[in-house]
Amino acid sequence: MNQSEVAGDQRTGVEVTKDKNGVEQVVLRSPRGASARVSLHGGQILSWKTDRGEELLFTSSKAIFKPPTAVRGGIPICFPQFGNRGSLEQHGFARNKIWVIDDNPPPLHPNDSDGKSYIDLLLKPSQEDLKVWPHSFEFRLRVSLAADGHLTMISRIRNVNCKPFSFSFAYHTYFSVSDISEVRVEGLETLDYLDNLCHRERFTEQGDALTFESEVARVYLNSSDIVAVFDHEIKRTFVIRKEGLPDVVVWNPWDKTSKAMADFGDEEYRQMLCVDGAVIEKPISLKPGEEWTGRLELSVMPTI
Ligand SMILES: O=P(O)(O)OC[C@H]1O[C@@H](O)[C@H](O)[C@@H](O)[C@@H]1O
Repeated sequence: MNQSEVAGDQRTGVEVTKDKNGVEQVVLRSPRGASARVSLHGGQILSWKTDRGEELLFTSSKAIFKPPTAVRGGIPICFPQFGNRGSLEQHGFARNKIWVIDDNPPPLHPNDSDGKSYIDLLLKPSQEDLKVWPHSFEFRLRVSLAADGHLTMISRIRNVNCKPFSFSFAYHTYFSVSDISEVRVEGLETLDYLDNLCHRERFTEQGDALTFESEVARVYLNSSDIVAVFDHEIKRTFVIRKEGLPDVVVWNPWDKTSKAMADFGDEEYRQMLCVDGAVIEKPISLKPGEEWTGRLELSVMPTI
């Protein structure tokens, strides 16, 4: 099945396949050879590759791909809860659900489509979801890959209920890095953060860029809309541009916590760093009929 059959149009660079568990996956390809793979399990990006075929996202060698388990790696979507800040399962239920391809989404700006390979996914609550979170919503996710390999995710969450609700959200992005001790994050200096390792106590980051020598699980508050992850060893920089996502999660489990995770290799913490565009400290509230948009654009470039 190709995109023409899915959406009834002539878009190229979009292919729908099935994995060995029968879950549909959408492969996006740019004309220059970059690619991305999105699973309908969780609406999760599983892979993002450069035009030279280099994988830019980390996925654990022990990841479990069978729904409803969340996949350890890629970009899981945390919704309607981040972490355990609420009564729902960790990071909310969206990442464990099977999404559908949305053939007829409400239009986005032409810049979000022109010259890009893209797919629109949709999640609506099941009867089971409504029992644990009694709010009717429509969550539309556009994933697009530009000719230059930039990957963009646009989430639109609409309240289709007759009463307000609020939620938190994160694009839980597992970047692939050469060696965590060679990584530096810029754009979070001087910000306040909540430290998940200290009962969410509030601290202020000092002036320097972030480097890593132990476990980190922080939510930086009210960051600017650009954050950069420098990988010195291979001279590669990830640039994260975000809109509607004031907070930034930074997570690396380091050695001890890694050993406690069944779907994560003991030494794999060296090859990954999660840096998420998120809304956590001040959840989004939507009145009936209102919609929220959160946008994340990822690009990669050689470090100069
Ligand atoms: O193991 P999960 O549910 O995918 O979450 C991964 C991690 O996500 C981080 O953001 C949290 O701070 C950690 O506490 C958590 O372990």
